[in-house]
Amino acid sequence: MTSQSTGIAPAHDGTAEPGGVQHQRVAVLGAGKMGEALVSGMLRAGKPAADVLITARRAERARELTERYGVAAASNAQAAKEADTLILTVKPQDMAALLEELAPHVPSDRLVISGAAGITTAFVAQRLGVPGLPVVRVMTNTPVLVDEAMSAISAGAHATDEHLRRAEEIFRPVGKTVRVPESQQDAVTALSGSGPAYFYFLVEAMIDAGILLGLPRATAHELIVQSAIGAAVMLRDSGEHPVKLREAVTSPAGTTISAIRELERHGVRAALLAALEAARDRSRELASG
Ligand SMILES: NC(=O)C1=CN([C@@H]2O[C@H](COP(=O)(O)OP(=O)(O)OC[C@H]3O[C@@H](n4cnc5c(N)ncnc54)[C@H](OP(=O)(O)O)[C@@H]3O)[C@@H](O)[C@H]2O)C=CC1
Ligand SMILES: O=C(O)[C@@H]1CCC=N1
Repeated sequence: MTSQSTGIAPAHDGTAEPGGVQHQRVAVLGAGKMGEALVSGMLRAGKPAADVLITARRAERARELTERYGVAAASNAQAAKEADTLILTVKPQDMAALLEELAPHVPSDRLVISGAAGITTAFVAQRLGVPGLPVVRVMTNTPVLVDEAMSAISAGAHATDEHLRRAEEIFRPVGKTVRVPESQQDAVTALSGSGPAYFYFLVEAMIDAGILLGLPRATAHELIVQSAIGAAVMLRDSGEHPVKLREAVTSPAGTTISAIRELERHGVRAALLAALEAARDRSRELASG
C-alpha cells in the first residue's frame, strides 16, 4: 500500500459547523474514475476543498488529484480517522482488501457509503466489524460527470433516515437520486449503473449504419448524437410513455416501421432483456470475488 499523505487540516467537528452536514468532511477512498467524478461534483456543488479527502493506491494518482482539485490526499487509515463520511469507490474485486486495511481504524460514528457494484452493506459491515456502524449502498453512473447521474441509495442494517439524507446530499447535486430497497440494487446496477454503456453502444452502431448508408462519419455522428439528445429530453420532459413517443415517429407505411420490423426480426428487444439479466447476475456474483 502506497497511499499518500499530504498536509491535512485538523479534523472537523461537523456538528459544530453552520450548515450541518454540508460542512462535514467526506473522504473518497479509491479515487479512480467514479471517485474523481464525485470529488469534482462535490466541489461544483460548493463543498470546500478543505472538506474533501481522497485516497489512492498510487502516489502519482494522489498527486494528480491534489493538484487538479486542491483536495488533500490521505492514507486509508488517516481518511477513516479524519472524515465523517467514507465513500468507498474501489472496484468490487479490491473491496475486501480495502475493508481489511480499514477495519482497525473506523470509529463507530462514521457513515460508510459503498459505491461498488454487487457489494452488499452486510459485506462491508461484516468486514469492518464495527458494531452498529451505518453503511449505505449507492449505485450511481458516469453522467455524474455532467451532473446528470442516476443514483440509487439503500440503507444497510444500521443506517437511519439521517444517514440516507447525508448520502443524498452528496449525490443529489450531481443528478437525480432515488431510494430503493437493497434487494433491488443488483437490478439497479444492470439498468442505470451500466445503462449509459448501452446507449453509447446503440449510438456507435447507428453511426456505423450511417457509414453503411454512405454518410461521412462526422455527419452521421452529429445526426445521431443530436437525435439521442432530443429523444432523451423528450423522454424526460414530456412525461409521455416511450411507446407513445415512438408511435408519433412511426408513420403508416413509412420508413420507421420498416426499421422497427428489422429490429424485431433480429430480436433486439429479447437481446436487451437477456443483456440486462446477465448484468444483474454478474452484479450478484461480484461480492463473492
Ligand atoms: N465506471 C462506472 O460506470 C461505474 C462504476 N461503479 C463502481 O464504482 C467503483 C469504481 O469504478 P471505477 O471508478 O470505474 O474504477 P477505477 O479503477 O477507475 O477506480 C478505482 C480506484 O481505486 C483504487 N484502489 C484500489 N484499491 C485501493 C486501495 N486499497 N486504496 C486506495 N485506492 C485503491 C484504484 O487504484 P489503481 O489505479 O492503482 O487501480 C483505482 O484508482 C467500482 O466498484 C464500480 O463497481 C458504479 C457505477 C458506475
Ligand atoms: O461495469 C461495471 O461493473 C460497473 C458497475 C456499473 C457500471 N460499471
